[in-house]
Amino acid sequence: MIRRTVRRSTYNSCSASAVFRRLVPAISISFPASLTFSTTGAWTLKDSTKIKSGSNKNDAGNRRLQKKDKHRYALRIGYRTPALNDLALAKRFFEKSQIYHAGSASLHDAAFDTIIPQVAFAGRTNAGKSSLLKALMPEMKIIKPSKKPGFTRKIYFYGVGSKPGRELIMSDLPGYGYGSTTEQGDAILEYLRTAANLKMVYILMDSRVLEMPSDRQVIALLDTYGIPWQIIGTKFDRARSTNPEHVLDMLMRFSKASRKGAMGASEQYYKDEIIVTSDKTMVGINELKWSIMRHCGLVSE
Ligand SMILES: Nc1nc2c(ncn2[C@@H]2O[C@H](COP(=O)(O)OP(=O)(O)OP(=O)(O)O)[C@@H](O)[C@H]2O)c(=O)[nH]1
Ligand SMILES: [Mg+2]
Repeated sequence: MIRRTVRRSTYNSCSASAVFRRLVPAISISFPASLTFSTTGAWTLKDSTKIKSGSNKNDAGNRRLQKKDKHRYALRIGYRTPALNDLALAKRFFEKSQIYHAGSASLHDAAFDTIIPQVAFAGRTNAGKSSLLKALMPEMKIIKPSKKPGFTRKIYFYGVGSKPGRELIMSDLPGYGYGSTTEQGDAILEYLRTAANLKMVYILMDSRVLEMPSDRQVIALLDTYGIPWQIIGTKFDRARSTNPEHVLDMLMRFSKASRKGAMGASEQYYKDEIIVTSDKTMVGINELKWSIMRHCGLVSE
């Protein structure tokens, strides 16, 4: 069970909103008032879906994994590279765990505490956030990708795992930039600043377009608030280069340049990870599963 208590944000929404709007004029975030929680303080769980176990086909699964993941779709600095067994473990965790829609955050109730570690999926509208979450949890029918920019208008929370200490939460945020609203931007920022146990914000970037000024501005804002972030390339099946190394290199260069200002003297402890993904070919999905589990402390670094 996910325990959850709602707390009102204590930050000064006027000044933070103003900063957010100044840095990212087109970003907006809105959360229609539909966050559902029970009065007992527990999440109201919806669409609870027990994922079918993969039975005893692990060997065949591992062989398929080996074949599919013969290319590396991730580039890491300071993190260990997962072995094929690690990727298989991450794949199994997502397949065998209970997966559920844990709630949707309204504009005014986006801030929350949970004892469960969580990661957030952020990025420009149309970057592929909802699609990537769907690729991680194909059984989650509530996840609706759309070619219309700005389609996701609330924060959606999804839980994975059923045992205490072996569970995590992922949030699908409305996009920033074209098609978003100021209200959405404010609410996303409030959520990111106040969410308890937020371990990582994945900034999704379309592999065809790579970075845009709004990505830089959002990253600068996250740095200002000390919120950890890392970049994920999406839609790799449509990338100009068919070589994942090229896309990884370009994204890593952007990531390094973005971190430069914030790192300062702590450069010696610099850690980074870039993963390229596609919901069509499913490349990078197991790498991402591993990354999520690692950030949530479910597997060792
Ligand atoms: N070819 C390809 N298309 C993708 C991929 N991921 C997403 N798309 C397409 O990109 C479009 C946008 O996807 P979404 O997942 O809805 O994007 P989003 O970031 O959630 O967008 P907002 O909710 O508007 O912020 C859809 O038409 C998807 O089918 C991918 O890996 N490959
Ligand atoms: Mg979406």
